[in-house]
Amino acid sequence: MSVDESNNVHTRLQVHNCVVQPLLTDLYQITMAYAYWKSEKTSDTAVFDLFFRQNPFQGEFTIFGGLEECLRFLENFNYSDSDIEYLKKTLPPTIEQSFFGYLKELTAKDVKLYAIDEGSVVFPRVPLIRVEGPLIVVQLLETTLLTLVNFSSLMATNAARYRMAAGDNVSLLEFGLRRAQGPDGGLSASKYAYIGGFDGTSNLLAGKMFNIPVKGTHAHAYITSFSNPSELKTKTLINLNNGKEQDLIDLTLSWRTTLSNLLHISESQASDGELAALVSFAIAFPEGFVALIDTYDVNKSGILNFCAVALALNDLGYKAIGVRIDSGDLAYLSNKSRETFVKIAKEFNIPWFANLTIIASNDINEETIWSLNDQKHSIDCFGIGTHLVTCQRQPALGCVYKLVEVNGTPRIKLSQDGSKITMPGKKDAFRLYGADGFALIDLLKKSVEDPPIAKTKLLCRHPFDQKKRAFVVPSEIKPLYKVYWENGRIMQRLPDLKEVREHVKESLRTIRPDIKRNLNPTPYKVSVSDDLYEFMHELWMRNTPIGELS
Ligand SMILES: Nc1ncnc2c1ncn2[C@@H]1O[C@H](COP(=O)(O)OP(=O)(O)OP(=O)(O)O)[C@@H](O)[C@H]1O
Ligand SMILES: O=P(O)(O)OC[C@H]1O[C@H](OP(=O)(O)OP(=O)(O)O)[C@H](O)[C@@H]1O
Ligand SMILES: O=C(O)c1cccnc1
Ligand SMILES: [Mg+2]
Repeated sequence: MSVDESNNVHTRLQVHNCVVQPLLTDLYQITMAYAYWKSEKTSDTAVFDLFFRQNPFQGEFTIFGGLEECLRFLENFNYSDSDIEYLKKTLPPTIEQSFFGYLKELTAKDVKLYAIDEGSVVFPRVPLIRVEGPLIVVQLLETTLLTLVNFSSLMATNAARYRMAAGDNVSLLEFGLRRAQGPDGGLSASKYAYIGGFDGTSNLLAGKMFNIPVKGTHAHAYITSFSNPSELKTKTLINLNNGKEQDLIDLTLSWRTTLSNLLHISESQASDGELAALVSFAIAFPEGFVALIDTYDVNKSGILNFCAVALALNDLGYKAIGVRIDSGDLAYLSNKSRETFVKIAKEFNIPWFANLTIIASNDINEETIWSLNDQKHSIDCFGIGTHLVTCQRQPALGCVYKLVEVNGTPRIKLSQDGSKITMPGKKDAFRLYGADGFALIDLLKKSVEDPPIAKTKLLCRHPFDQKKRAFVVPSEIKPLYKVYWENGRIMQRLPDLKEVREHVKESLRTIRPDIKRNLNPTPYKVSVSDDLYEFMHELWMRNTPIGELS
């Protein structure tokens, strides 16, 4: 199958977001386009770099997300008749009408886009995307490309950090839609949380659109809507051992009495409403029974009721899945629940009972997970919403889109803040690896330079600090850019979300643990070649006016 065919197969589930269209941009892009057009710059060409300057979440790494969406945007880049009508109404009446004819014909066919693979670990100042083409068109892409990359990368990075905190043996579910920054924020959060290492989402539309596993339990409302087992109209369940219908309430009540003695929990304190809710949920989902157990009191009610239902289900040949705890001290309550499960497993010789799943939720963030790990807990799965999807710890990644070349001439943007000075000209990026397989340093070179060669001594320089430089003999070198878009089409086979998720894991594996660590991580080095250093600083000097003292 060709690249085109594989990217267009209808079964691809990464559906294009219909809000992403050329007018999803800032007004100034169109006014600049008109001014460029008016000054007859339609044949000018330009190169822009899309990059960020600082890793989010006080970390030292970022995961690149959003590339496929950028490419889909380029595929569909074309102003519709109604867009043109709207612009005609909105822009000043002095605008010459033939500009709208020009705008109507624009597509991204003359644009060339280089990018790092989606899901790669990336670092500040290394452009994630390099866009070349007609100045007007590549300028018009700015805002949309930024909005597509910024949140996606932030979310994927956030999720990857939660995954690192939780370790590989705990499941992570994204529960954030209700708290997300609107519908698109919610959908993007589900998608990029999955890429970053979450195992599933509660968001059904994300499941449908992106083929992400959907998972869920039930809410407190379900539990509190019941008062008593006597109100249940459906009471029976088929016994898988003999095919007969059996009363699950009777069986559960009888188990509750037995367990009350074993666990020293008074039956009178346990909620009958909760019991009724759990029995009814078990009847509805006997093969997938998960119970929310903190509505009244985990220790005095929830655990007892859940275990009674789970044992009754077991009598009928069904294995319960587990519990969700959504308040209180999650370390203590999860350990208490596990102890109870182990005790029951031993007492009644039901080994799998010891391994029932314990899901914890309630305002969980990265710090909570680290703290729970320190305390020791028995949680198998975290359900995480608000902090994850709103990226509460840092709500934006500062990707920028900077002009670095016009008509083949490098451009530099100066700043009082040295680190904000742009790196001029067309550049290529390489990742250099040491003998241990870990990434050592990223290196930017002018595109006209020869690429670096493995096992050869290379001088890598800090882009702005003259004193900081090092010789590196890399064992392996990987060029970071591929041409992803040229001649109006996508040039690479695009991986599906699962493959991108795998790539995140792979890419993170090549980053040293001290760079990924949560507290005071070591910065990863991003360097420039000697040629690029000299070129940049010479241009910098040339463009900096000499002050006058009087
Ligand atoms: N063992 C623990 N260590 C650290 N943080 C925890 C632990 N257990 C729970 N938390 C966190 O502490 C916070 C407790 O939230 P809060 O004070 O609102 O209590 P709550 O249990 O939700 O109370 P409520 O019963 O009123 O809902 C949550 O953010 C939760 O993730
Ligand atoms: O806490 P988050 O990380 O955002 O995770 C999602 C939350 O959303 C749900 O409940 P919600 O608080 O909406 O209602 P509930 O009180 O019925 O649980 C769930 O029970 C979690 O607490
Ligand atoms: O399925 C759940 O338990 C769930 C879904 C969304 C939000 N909170 C919890
Ligand atoms: Mg809650």
